[in-house]
Amino acid sequence: MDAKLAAMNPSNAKAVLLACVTLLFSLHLWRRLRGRRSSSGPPGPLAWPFVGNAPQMGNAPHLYFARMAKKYGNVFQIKLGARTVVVLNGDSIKQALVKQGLEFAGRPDFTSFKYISGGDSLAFGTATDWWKMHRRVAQSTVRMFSTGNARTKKAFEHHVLCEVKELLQLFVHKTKEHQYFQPMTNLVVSTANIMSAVCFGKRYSNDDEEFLQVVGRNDQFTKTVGAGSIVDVMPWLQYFPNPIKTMFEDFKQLNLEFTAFIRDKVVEHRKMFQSSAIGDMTDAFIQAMDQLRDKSGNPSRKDYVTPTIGDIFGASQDTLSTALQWIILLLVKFPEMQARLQLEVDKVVDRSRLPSIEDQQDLPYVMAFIYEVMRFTSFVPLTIPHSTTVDTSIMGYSIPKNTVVFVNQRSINHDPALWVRPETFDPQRFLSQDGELNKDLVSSVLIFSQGKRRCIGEELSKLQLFLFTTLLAHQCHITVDPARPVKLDFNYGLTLKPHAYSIAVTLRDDLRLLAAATGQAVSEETYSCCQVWTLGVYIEFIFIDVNAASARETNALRVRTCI
Ligand code: HEM
Repeated sequence: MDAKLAAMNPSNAKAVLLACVTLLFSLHLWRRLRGRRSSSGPPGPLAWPFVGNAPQMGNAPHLYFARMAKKYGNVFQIKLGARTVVVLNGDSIKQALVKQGLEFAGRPDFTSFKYISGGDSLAFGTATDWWKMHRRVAQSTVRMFSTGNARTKKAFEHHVLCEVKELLQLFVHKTKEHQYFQPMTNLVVSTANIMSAVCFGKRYSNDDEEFLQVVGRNDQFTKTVGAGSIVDVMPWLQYFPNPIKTMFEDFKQLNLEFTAFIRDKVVEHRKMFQSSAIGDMTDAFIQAMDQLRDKSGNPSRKDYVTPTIGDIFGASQDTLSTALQWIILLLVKFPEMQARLQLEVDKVVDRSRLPSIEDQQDLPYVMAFIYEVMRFTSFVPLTIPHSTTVDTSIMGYSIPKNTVVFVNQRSINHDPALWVRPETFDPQRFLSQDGELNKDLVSSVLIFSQGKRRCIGEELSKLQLFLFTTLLAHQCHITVDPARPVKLDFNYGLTLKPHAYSIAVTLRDDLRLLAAATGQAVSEETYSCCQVWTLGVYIEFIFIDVNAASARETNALRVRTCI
């Protein structure tokens, strides 16, 4: 046989190889078609052996999904490696996430998810009774350190003011030095600093190496955990040298470093912890999680403070800084809209004071602009991947337990049945003829997801984006480098990141109002305003009865700080 093969001339060998490949492919097609006829699963495009539909997704899976939804309908399935993935679009999203919430609330057992917060992540872990409890504690803690009541809102506003002041000083300095500069990293540090003040009572300077190392690698993180990440569906790629393996090694390393950073903060907080003086979100979590542990009667139960704080710090700084990057990009792309924002803010606020939370209802154009940024860019195009927790069905299609489910938020935001000219950036679409914000229409924008896994930072995010945008419009003017006009291109991941762009920032007056509002004694490392903020903070926790099977809320634990 060997001798026969050796004797075969090269063109015959090629023909044999081609025949084998054709045979294998036909076999695969036949099995696929037979499988499809015998199941009542959703329709979908034909998949290649081994890789499935991965190569067809290209650099923008959400746009590929939009094309497939046109062809196969709002529920279709693809193959990624050996995994079957159901993709939900349009009206099937509400049906699955809200009406059949628990059935679609799981997370897949993806390789990458196991490395986030040492596998104990609230956001990337699947739906269990413990997840439900941690989620409730996290939700109420976030609320009570941001939008919970008038006092916490003011405290949060103060953090934003402090950070906008620092940022504008830096931007003006950079403009003087370089004329045009790239603001992306500064926006990440600035957003991370707001959350750092809330979570740890501490801020970092823009060139703090350790902080930059921790928060400056969002791109790597979101690329790996976004829907359609290759290593999750073809885990065998980890086992031999290739670019995906290298990227995954970096991902593991950045998660280790991130967790170590958060763990250090939690250890410091535990050393100083006093239940009578809850100073920041970490203190509050230590209190709440310890209560849960004591109630469970298992003193050696894992400490979930680090993963939960890590989730909140990580989820907020990546998403919010991406939102700000898009807001500034669109402000300079459409200077006439920036001028209209400034006009509205000047009219309502005037030049003698700073904009504040109370102005929100009188600034409909600002809100319309922010909602249009979220709708148009859909910068979280798909949610974190979901999975089914039981055998179920959706829109008449059967979906087995543990099926991976991608939720295409962008399909709602660009649905021509919902939006006039969805591909045009037009904040005016949210305003009535009398200039009022159309509340029904803004609630149609889908970027924080829905149902059991809905983002817990939605209210905080809207407040922060409102304050940031209004303060920028009131305090400065932003222009783009004419040599490099901005484009709307992006890098795909859990969040869509705009490509780098350069801007110049000039103050409209001076920083006197911001300096007065934040107090001149703001030091580099610690906010004096953080201390003012903790005075009299009143936190209301939902205290969960861990013994009750339904994890129902049984009591309210009230923590009053009395510094
Ligand atoms: C503009 C800003 C933000 C956007 C667009 C956003 C969007 C999202 C989305 C789409 C999800 C996934 C939901 C799903 O899988 O169905 C999510 C989950 C989550 N977000 Fe946000 N988010 C933002 C800001 C924040 C902030 C500020 C926080 C924290 C304070 C936060 C904390 C979380 C957490 C903990 C989860 C996991 C929830 C779970 O799995 O149960 N997010 N977010």
